[in-house]
Order: sequence, then structure tokens, then C-alpha cells
Amino acid sequence: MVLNPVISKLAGKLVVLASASPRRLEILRSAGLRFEVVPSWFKETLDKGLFKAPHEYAVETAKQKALEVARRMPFKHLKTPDIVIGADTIVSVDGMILEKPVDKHDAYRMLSSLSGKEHSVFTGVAIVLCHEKENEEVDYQLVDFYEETKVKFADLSEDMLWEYINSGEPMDKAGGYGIQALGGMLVEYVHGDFLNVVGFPLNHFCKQLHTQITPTASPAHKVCFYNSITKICRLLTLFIENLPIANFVSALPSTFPKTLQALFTASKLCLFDLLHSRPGLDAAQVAQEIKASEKGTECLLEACVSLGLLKSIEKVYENADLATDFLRSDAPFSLHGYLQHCNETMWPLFSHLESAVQEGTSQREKAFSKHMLQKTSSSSREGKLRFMKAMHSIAKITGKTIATAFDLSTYKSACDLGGCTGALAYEFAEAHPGLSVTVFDLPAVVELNEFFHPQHPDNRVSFVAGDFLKDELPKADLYILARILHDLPDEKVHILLSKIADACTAGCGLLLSEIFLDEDRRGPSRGLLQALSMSEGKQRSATEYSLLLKSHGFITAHIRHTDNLLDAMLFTLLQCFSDSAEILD
Ligand SMILES: Cc1cn([C@@H]2O[C@H](COP(=O)(O)OP(=O)(O)OP(=O)(O)O)[C@@H](O)[C@H]2O)c(=O)[nH]c1=O
Repeated sequence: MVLNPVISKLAGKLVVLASASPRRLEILRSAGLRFEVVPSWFKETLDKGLFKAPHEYAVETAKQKALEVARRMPFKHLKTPDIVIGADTIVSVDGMILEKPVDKHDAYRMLSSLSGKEHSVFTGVAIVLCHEKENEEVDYQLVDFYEETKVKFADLSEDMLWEYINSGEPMDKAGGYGIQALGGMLVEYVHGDFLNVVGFPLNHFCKQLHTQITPTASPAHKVCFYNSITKICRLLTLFIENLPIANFVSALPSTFPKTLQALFTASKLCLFDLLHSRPGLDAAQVAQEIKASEKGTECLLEACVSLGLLKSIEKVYENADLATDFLRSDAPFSLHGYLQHCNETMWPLFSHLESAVQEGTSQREKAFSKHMLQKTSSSSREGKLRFMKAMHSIAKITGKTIATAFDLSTYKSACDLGGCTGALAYEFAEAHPGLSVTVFDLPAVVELNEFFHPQHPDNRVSFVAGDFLKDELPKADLYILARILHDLPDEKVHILLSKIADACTAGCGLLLSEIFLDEDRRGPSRGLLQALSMSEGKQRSATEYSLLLKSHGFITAHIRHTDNLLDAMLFTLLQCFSDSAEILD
């Protein structure tokens, strides 16, 4: 008997059912499985037209339900599950997909379309296996499958239909009926797994578990605490991107703008650099060094102490770990460049958000004086350098996570398109000893690279100047597109992807790194807030990126949601598409 050993394999693991369906709970409880129920917040709103077959829709919805819970739990429940189970049941008849009816008339429409006919019930199931890595990031491994059961309804008279609808039973059930209760009276035959119709294909599930789950012991309740680096990066970045992180700064949002400005000002005045090279200065000495008033400097120092950025012992100051690790300009994970960009570019732009929303146009002219327009313009050397410093900060913080997201051992050469200062390329070279990486970026960007000396230079990283929309791309087995696509208008996205597909041979890879929006576009906030400052591009979900890349011949191989600002997806080229008719809008 396969069931018992399978269920007992899960003993000691934190198993979570990402479903509010009482039937699923009952089926799995009766089988002896011990689990917690955390209903998914994923809204079943995927575009059905995008799926070739009904079961693909059910499987994708099940995946999204389970992934949403798997990703939410470490933050909201402070524990990482071992296994999350999601499911979605749909009824399919005459090419239509029927879900739960929205009202009685909808139930009538559904039931009358089933009357006297055979239909299919599909349940898509996703099992997400969560592996917490040493750095406490979580790796998600997905197993999915579906089960089909055929059901034939008797001819239903109007009276029967309305009597059944008025019983209230149809409302929370796919297709508007419950085969396990009154709805059983409408059914002439069932071919296949009965429990699949009720909402969960138990037999198929156990078979999958049997082959997919290895019986390694794991603590029942792993409490997820971020290690300090991940935590500080996250907090600081959320902080900068305007999210309510009440643990870090109390009494938000009233203190929020003041906190940000204190951070920006301290960073701009190089306070953290000064206290790194000369710890133990008092307010008067600091004031003298940064050429500022004594009173103002003292207020700023005290504010920074209250924010946990500085420490003070008997009126002398030194950097707290947070400042040492992230805020001094030469820290390995320095946010200095990014803070400067936020202060001098993002802040003025966002203070014109109201008119940006009203007019739907860039507010640069309004937000900046002539002098600042020049300083922040991407066509000026200073503006370019400023932007490069900001991108360099982000690449340093996210680089390792992206570079180690996938097994890339089959690739020998990579090309980071728009790779800017090479910060990401160096991470890839360090993480993959067999990989050479070419950074391809505009001549004016490559020229300025002398300002960014890598900590560990590596002769497997080289720079080639060119325009990825116009020039021939360097040959590589793997193309990297990190934070590029979201910023481009659709036509440029397609030009770039076509060029990559043309440069690739079958089996070549494409690694995409972006913020992936939740499928229902309810988060993450950092992606949706970033969209407010984008005039041309577009934020997309993982499914949208998959479909976009698929239209150029790339198929999704792996997805990684990293919780370190950027997510990543690895694609493989199946065949080369040069025909623009293949391109989806
Ligand atoms: C055909 C049929 C369906 N159902 C129920 O229909 C819901 C489908 O909806 P779902 O979207 O898959 O699930 P949900 O109930 O919204 O829960 P969740 O997993 O949180 O989305 C599930 O409940 C199933 O049992 C029955 O109880 N009996 C039947 O004969």
C-alpha cells in the first residue's frame, strides 16, 4: 500500500495546505496527513485565453496559490514551511472553463450547460518544496500535475435546477455542483478519481510524493530570521523605497520623510566615511571636518544614533555595524551611490508624483533646476556616473544572489547585456569558475568603468562597447538581462529579444533578473512603486515574462524568487524565431 508510507514520510515536516476549501482539508486529514492551513491570497484571475488546454490553467493557478503562501510565510508567519500544497479545481465543458458561480444566475448558466452531457473535472495540484539555504534564503522546487475525471449529468429539468440552486450548495463549488452531497443526485456516471471531482486527487498526489520527497529529517518549525546582511539590505531598501517598516523606524509614517532626509544628508556629507577613518570624534570635531554648523551637526549625529546608524559613547561618535557595512562609500556592499541617486534624482521626481499621475508625463523639467537637469541627465558625464554608481550599488547587493540562483555549469561564456560597471559580471565569474563573462554596454558607459575598480579583478570578465539595440551582440552560451526589460518600451523589448534569439543557437540560455510582480499585481510594493517612476517600460509578473520570452523561442527552465530585491528566471532557447509574426503584443 503506497499511501501510509508516503504520508508518514512527511512526519516532522511543516506541511501547509494553501487552500480554504473544506473538502481538501477533509480529504487530506482523513488520509492521516498532519498540516497547517494557510489559505492563499492569490486571486484566480489568470487570463484563460493564454492557456492552450483547460488543465494548464488549473495547474498554473494551483502553482500561483501555493507559491504565494510559500513566499508569504517566512515574512508574515516567521517560519518557512517544508512543503506547500496548492490546488485548483475547474469544470470544462464545450471549450469553456467553469469555476465557482458568482451568483444564482451564474450557477443556472453553468448547470444548464452541463445538463445531459459529459464534462471533465480537472484539478491542478502544485507541491512547492521549500529549501532554506545557509544564508537563509529559500529555494523553491515545484512539482505539479493534474488529474482529469469525466462526469456525466442526467437531463435536468428547470424545477430540479432551481431547487438545487436554491439549496445553496452550488455557490462555493466549481461548475456549481458538489458531487459529494446533493449534487450526487444529478450524476449518471463518473469515470476516474471521485476525490478529484470533490477537489483533491489523493491517489495521484501520493504517487507524486512517493517519487519526489526524500525522507530527510527537518525541524518541524523552522523560525526564519534573516542574517544581518540580508536583513539590513532589505530594511534599508524597503526604507528607501517608502514602505512602512515600523520595526526599523518607530512611529512611521510621521517621521518617515525626516528619517530619509537624515540618512541622505549624513550620506551626502560623508559622515559615515569620516567616522570610519576617524572613529571617536565629538560633534564639534565632526562639524569642523564636514564644514557644517556645530548645532546642526550635533542634531544630525543624535538623529543617526536614534536610527541605529551611529553609536555614541560619552558624546563621541562612531559608525554602527549598519553604517560600516552599507553606508560608507567604499564598503563592499555600499549603498552610497544608490542613496545619492535617491536623494538627488528620485526624491525631487517623487515630490512631483501628483502631477506625474495627473499628466502621465515625465516631471524632470519641473523637478529640477537647469543646473540639476544637466547634473542628472543621462546624456551628461556627471549624470551617467551618478546613475552608474546607483546601479553599481544595486548590482553589488543583489549580484551574488542572482549569480548563484541556478546551476550554470553547462555554460562556458556569458554576456551581460547592459552590464554597466561589471559588478554583476564579477559575481558570475566568482560563482562559476568555468565561466567567462563579457559586459556589453554603451561606449560612454564602458569608458567610465575606470571609476569602479572591482575588489577581486578577474581576467574572465571583459568589456565590449556597443548598443544592444543596434550592434551585433557578442557570442555567448548564456545571455544575462538584469534590470533591463522593465525599462524598455515594448517595441525595443522585442528588438532586443529577437537579437538575442538570433545570436543564440539551440540550447543557449537567457538569464532574466527583474522584480517579478505577483500574478494578481498586488505586490511586491517595491515593483509597483518603481513603476511610478517609469515613463516607458512596464513591470511584469513571472508568467508575463515567460510568455514574452516564449514568443521569441525561449522556454522557462527555472524561476527563483529571491527576496533580495530582484528575482531571476533561467530560459533555454528551443528554436530560433526570426519571424516577427511570432511576436506577441
Ligand atoms: C466539482 C466540485 C467542486 N467542489 C469544490 O469546488 C471548489 C473549487 O474551487 P477552487 O478554486 O479550486 O478552490 P477554493 O474552494 O476556492 O479554495 P482555494 O484552494 O483556497 O482556492 C473546491 O473547494 C472543491 O472542493 C466540490 O466541493 N465538489 C465538486 O463536485
